[in-house]
Amino acid sequence: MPSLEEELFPSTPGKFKDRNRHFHRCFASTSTMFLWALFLIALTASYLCFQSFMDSGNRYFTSTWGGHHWERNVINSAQIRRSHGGMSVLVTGAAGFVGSHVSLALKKRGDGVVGIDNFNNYYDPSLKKARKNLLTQNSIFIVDGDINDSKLLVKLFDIARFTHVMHLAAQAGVRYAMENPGSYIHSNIAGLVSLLEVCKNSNPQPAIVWASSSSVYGLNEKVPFSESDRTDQPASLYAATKKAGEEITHTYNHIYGLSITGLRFFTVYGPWGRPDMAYFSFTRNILQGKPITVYRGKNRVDLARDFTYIDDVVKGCIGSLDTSGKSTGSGGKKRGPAPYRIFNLGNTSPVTVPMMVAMLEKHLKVKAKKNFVVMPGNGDVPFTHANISSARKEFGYKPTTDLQTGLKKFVKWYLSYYGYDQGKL
Ligand SMILES: O=C(O)[C@H]1O[C@H](OP(=O)(O)OP(=O)(O)OC[C@H]2O[C@@H](n3ccc(=O)[nH]c3=O)[C@H](O)[C@@H]2O)[C@H](O)[C@@H](O)[C@@H]1O
Repeated sequence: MPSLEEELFPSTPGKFKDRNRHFHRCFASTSTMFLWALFLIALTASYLCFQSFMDSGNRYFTSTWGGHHWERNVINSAQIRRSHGGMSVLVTGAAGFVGSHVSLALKKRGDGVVGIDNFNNYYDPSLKKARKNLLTQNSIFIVDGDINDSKLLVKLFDIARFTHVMHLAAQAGVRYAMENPGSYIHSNIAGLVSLLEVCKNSNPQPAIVWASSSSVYGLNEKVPFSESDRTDQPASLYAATKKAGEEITHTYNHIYGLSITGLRFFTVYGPWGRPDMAYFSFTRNILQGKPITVYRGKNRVDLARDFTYIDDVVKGCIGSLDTSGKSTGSGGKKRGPAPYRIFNLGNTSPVTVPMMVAMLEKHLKVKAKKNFVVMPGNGDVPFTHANISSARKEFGYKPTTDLQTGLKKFVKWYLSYYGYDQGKL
């Protein structure tokens, strides 16, 4: 019987020797290749490990939250300081326009307030920092973080037992949605779901009041807009994400027993406002002698908005929080039906954009250089007009500031904030 070796390598001894040498050479080169391969795999693995270490290390080192001092700040800020009916509120978007005003109003009456804001650069972050300073002076702590960071949210709910969430963090702006659609999905959809997930899991669950928008009425032509009107014709991605938010919050109310109130804001304006909005950018341009672009609808019809003053909206937000009713679930389990509400927070008296410009001219004592152009098809709607009877009935919402008065207050703030000599105007 031939041996295995002979079976493998039969024939003459000489040939066998040669083959044997060849076999050894082959084996040697195969094992060298094998060793090299092993070496390369080990090198790649250690590189990947190093990368992930650096990543987590970076996250750790650049993290702006966590630690004993940070936790103490959260706990202090969340503390209720009034004897009856106080609430502890997590305000998302607290360095934003509406968020900063609502936070101050809650703190003033003794409620606990913790803010969270990602300080993104959609508009001048220095204005957000200035609002934050104002809040800090009033003992309100703002966490620098994103609502998509679930770990951060879980941590916040771990250390402060929030009774309410005032959710105002969002990617705002109707026309910018065509430039940066992803940012609307990030904040208004993914961020909202991230927040709701943490809220539904927490124990006790907080009641949630959040900012929807008048833009959900889209191409609706029935006026004034009532909450029961159709909202299935959004004219912009912004509006579509707010409408999606209304459906998403409904799901969380239905499945998990979260108490939800959605507020449809109507073109909110006032001191500490948003520089991307027309009244604000018009003021800047008018003062700098630059032209402004005034959009017009078809057949030169003026566009109109139900401009709503910030103090009125703040009252609406607080009225909603006070009447929100409790969430019924805990730890992700529903225990019974919870309130699901939607309210218009408007002013009920629309004003055309040229009229708004005329008011600014009066307060600024400067004539605007107006360029009238046909409204581009980028998400705008021709007019908005709120029916507010539901909010009035539920929590006595009653706006008291007309546009003329509100813009006067805005201009006063603008001139002082940007250092204009008011005596010269
Ligand atoms: O009520 C709302 O739901 C929305 O109100 C505003 O949206 P918008 O009413 O479009 O407010 P502005 O951007 O300040 O525009 C006000 C009016 O000025 C007009 N406009 C705007 C910009 C411009 O350069 N020229 C101009 O004529 C617009 O067409 C609009 O009719 C906010 O920007 C949205 O975040 C908010 O959700």
